[in-house]
Amino acid sequence: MRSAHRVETVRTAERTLMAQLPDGALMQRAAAGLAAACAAALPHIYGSRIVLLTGSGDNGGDTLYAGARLAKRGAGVTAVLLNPTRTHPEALKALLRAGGTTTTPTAPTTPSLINRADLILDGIVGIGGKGGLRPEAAPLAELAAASPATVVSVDLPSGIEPDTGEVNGPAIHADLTVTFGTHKPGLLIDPAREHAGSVRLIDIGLASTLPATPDVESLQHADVAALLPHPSPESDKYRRGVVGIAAGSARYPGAAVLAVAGALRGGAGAVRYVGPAADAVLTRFPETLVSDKGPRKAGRVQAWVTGPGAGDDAAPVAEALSTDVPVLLDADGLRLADRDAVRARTAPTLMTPHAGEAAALLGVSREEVESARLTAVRDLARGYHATVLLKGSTTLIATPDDDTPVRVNPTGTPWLATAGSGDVLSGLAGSLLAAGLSPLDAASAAAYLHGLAGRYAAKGAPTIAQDVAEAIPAAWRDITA
Ligand SMILES: NC(=O)C1=CN([C@@H]2O[C@H](COP(=O)(O)OP(=O)(O)OC[C@H]3O[C@@H](n4cnc5c(N)ncnc54)[C@H](O)[C@@H]3O)[C@@H](O)[C@H]2O)[C@@H](O)CC1
Ligand SMILES: Nc1ncnc2c1ncn2[C@@H]1O[C@H](COP(=O)(O)OP(=O)(O)O)[C@@H](O)[C@H]1O
Ligand SMILES: [K+]
Repeated sequence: MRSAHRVETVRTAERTLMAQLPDGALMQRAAAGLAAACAAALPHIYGSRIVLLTGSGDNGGDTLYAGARLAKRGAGVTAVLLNPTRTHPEALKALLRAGGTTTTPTAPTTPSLINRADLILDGIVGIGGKGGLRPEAAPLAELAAASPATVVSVDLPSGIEPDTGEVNGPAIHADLTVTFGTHKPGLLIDPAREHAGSVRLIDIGLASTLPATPDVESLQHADVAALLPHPSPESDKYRRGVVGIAAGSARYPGAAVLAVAGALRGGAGAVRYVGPAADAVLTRFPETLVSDKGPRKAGRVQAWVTGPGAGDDAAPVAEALSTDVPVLLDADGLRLADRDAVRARTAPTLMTPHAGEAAALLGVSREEVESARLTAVRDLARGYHATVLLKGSTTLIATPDDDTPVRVNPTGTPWLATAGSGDVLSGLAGSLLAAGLSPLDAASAAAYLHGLAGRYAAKGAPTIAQDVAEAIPAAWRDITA
């Protein structure tokens, strides 16, 4: 499990830990880890040209101490001081003692210094930052972006919002971010995640004082393996779970086929289909149990998936919602569902909107959702009393309970942005719901498998939704191997 904590939580944990340690010990741990990561990013340290973009807080302090360590090993280190009179005094002394030099952002030589650097450390601002980079710092981000140097951000890319992943103005684009103690939510959530490059966590001993429950978490293979259902010797198809798919329409039969394709590979023992696309479903998947009744009368089902390709037919959506089993609402179903009916359900509901659908439900623009995903997913979960999986470049899953960490899916590929791949995901997640997983676990395991299957299907080239569904077993095998 990869965990991320909000700034306020990090600060409290740091205060507690600092009280147990000699002065400056934490900063030295951070600087040592940072210097080692920088050394690993360079072909050689001796003779390398390193530029430190240095703000006036402790983030600048970490950067100067790391610079001092690298200068002692023979690198040529220059600190560009954003605020020379308010720079961390001891860290600055350490750099100067090690042979480093300083300059200012407006010095005529600064652009060429940055352009000729091998490595740029971004120590402008860390968890103390709010809003995009200030006007005096913004030009440094532009110079760093234009330089061929490797850019390493200290703790986080300066200018991003650490708690939300929002980017409200100019911000550094890093190749590598070296973060301390715990991940910050913004390092995992787009658009900020995209600014962070690869992320390396340095242990500074903070785990001992951080709360056990993070604000945001990201499952890894072993976590997902522990969630996926395994048939026991006693299993039969009903015990493994039957997932019902009430989807598709005469106009969009393909959505039903693709949802069934995902569901058949999701671990349920059987897939039941109701709706106008039965012929198309059976032709492609003779394994499907087809019923000509609605969801309430179709036979035993442990979870319903409704909405993909539903068009304008609200009846099956309403009927599925009126059952007392978990319901996954996707695509047209999100629009057709009555909010009060969703809120009134006693069995769980899982909603799986993409940003456009989420925007319509929230009455905001798509851009607003994409720029503030964490807020959007939490607002929807609270507003509908449902678990919500918000799809897109960062897929997030939130429950209505604010104290449950939001999950960020770490797998996936932009090649998944292909028609019908969301239908595969809804079938897959519905199948896991039917197998007995909670909505949070079903959604996160499904997103994880789907993202991995997307990568396997694409292998760097365009793929189609059917291929994603077909790659699910390979992803499942790899996760559980
Ligand atoms: N507190 C601790 O125990 C530790 C803190 N560490 C470092 O300390 C950092 C936090 O230090 P601080 O609390 O001093 O805060 P920061 O250094 O993150 O930021 C504060 C400074 O940045 C300036 N600033 C704020 N917003 C800005 C913006 N949008 N554009 C440009 N400048 C801006 C402020 O004027 C202020 O001087 C962490 O990110 C981490 O790098 C590490 O040394 C590990 C230990
Ligand atoms: N830029 C992206 N990076 C990674 N995954 C993406 C990206 N864009 C979309 N996806 C994924 O692709 C799938 C598309 O689903 P959706 O938008 O519902 O498509 P459809 O309705 O055509 O099935 C989702 O799983 C989503 O998370
Ligand atoms: K930084």
